[in-house]
Amino acid sequence: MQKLFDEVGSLDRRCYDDFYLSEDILMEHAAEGMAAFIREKFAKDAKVIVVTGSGNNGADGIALTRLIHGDYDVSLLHAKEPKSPMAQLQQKRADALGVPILTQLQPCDVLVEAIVGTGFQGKFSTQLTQLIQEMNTLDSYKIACDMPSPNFFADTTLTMGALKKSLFLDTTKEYVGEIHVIDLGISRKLYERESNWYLLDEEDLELPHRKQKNSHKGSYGHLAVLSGEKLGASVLSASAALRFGTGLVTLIGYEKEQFLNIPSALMYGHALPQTTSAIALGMGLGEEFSDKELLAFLDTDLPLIIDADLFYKDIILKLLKRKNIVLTPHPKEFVSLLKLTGIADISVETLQNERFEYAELFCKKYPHATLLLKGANVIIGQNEKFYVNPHGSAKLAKGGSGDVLSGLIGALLAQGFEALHAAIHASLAHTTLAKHYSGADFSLTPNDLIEQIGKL
Ligand SMILES: NC(=O)C1=CN([C@@H]2O[C@H](COP(=O)(O)OP(=O)(O)OC[C@H]3O[C@@H](n4cnc5c(N)ncnc54)[C@H](O)[C@@H]3O)[C@@H](O)[C@H]2O)[C@H](O)CC1
Ligand SMILES: [K+]
Repeated sequence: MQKLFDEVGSLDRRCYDDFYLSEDILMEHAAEGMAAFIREKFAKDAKVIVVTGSGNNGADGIALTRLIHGDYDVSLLHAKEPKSPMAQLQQKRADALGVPILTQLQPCDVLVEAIVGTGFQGKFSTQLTQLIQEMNTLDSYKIACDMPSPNFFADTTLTMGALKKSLFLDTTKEYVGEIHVIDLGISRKLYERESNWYLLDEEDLELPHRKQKNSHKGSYGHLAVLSGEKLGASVLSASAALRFGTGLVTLIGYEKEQFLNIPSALMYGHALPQTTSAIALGMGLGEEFSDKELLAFLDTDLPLIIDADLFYKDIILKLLKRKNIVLTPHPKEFVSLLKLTGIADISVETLQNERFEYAELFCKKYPHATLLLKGANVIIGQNEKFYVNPHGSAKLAKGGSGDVLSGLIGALLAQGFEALHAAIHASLAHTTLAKHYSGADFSLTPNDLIEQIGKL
């Protein structure tokens, strides 16, 4: 698990004020980190172009040219003239060493984008937008310094000091490529401060392995899945739960006929079994149950995983104050939930640009609930603790993937995982399943995901 930060300016200032470091020292390490990456990955004499802006992001880039000039065929291209004091100082140093300056892009092996970083504001001019477009067309290995400038597609982002949350918005996933953190003259552990936002690593996954020798099917929980108009959704969820270790899984519904063709390992019934240890509902629910019937089913303090259709029903408001409840909305469902709860009336686009902020607002109002906000980078939050799972891929963008995720969460709830941990480890399992799927990226189906569970 790695920490995420809204900003790192305060971390820099602490380096200056408390550790007697200087902006020049931090910048030298920033540039040296980029140089080390290039030295490791590219043979000497590779052609490198560093495109720089007017501020300290540009200064990082100019310092980089100084460090590799002489070993690499490196040139500078000023997208904007150096303006900040550090940029001008770095340029003076680069000039003294004779770093070549280009007036236009050329083919190259490595292209470093150091136009803007954390100081970007507003919008790029047409000229800069066109330059970025031209940079994207070059057949080069593309490195973003600290963070990509708008619309620059990086193969790797070398970010300074610590991970910024802005690198993990859904809207940036297309651009950042692989992200590496560069230390700035002290260990990252000492550079970073406390944070309530964390990035989940794949190694953090905990699986419901069975360690107890003397056990029986009742030892591993009993998940009840309320089945609605679209039975397939709850069957996917139930099948995933069974595969993910739940001892017993029962589909709950009225019409006996609809259950005649369900997988034989799944049970069905009209009422919650006595041994139920968690309930999953919402997937394909439709109007199968009246609110009164739903509330009767939910008149327990059992852990709940709530998905899909429930986010459009007022009844959700009665459930939000409960403990051990996991909500798994996708952006459109979360917009509905924000409106139902009176938190905000926003568009999906607004949410997608401010996912962190709205996740925090929701969890502040409902501190007992665990939110799993679906997306390219999943956000999981409970009260004041937040986690980002960046390991998902477009393979999962298919109907039924969410039903499988609900089953994975329900399985861990039924087996006694606390809601936040159930959401974290089910989400990591979900993205790991997709990653390990060996078929074509467009071919993954929910049943493939369920099949993959056995190989975790
Ligand atoms: N701990 C760290 O993260 C460190 C980061 N470093 C580098 O410093 C930059 C931040 O530098 P700063 O000067 O504050 O801002 P930028 O260079 O990112 O950009 C501001 C610069 O760009 C111009 N600008 C802003 N918006 C626009 C726009 N829409 N169009 C055109 N130009 C724009 C503005 O005029 C300024 O001149 C950080 O990203 C790191 O790369 C340190 O080097 C080490 C510590
Ligand atoms: K940049």
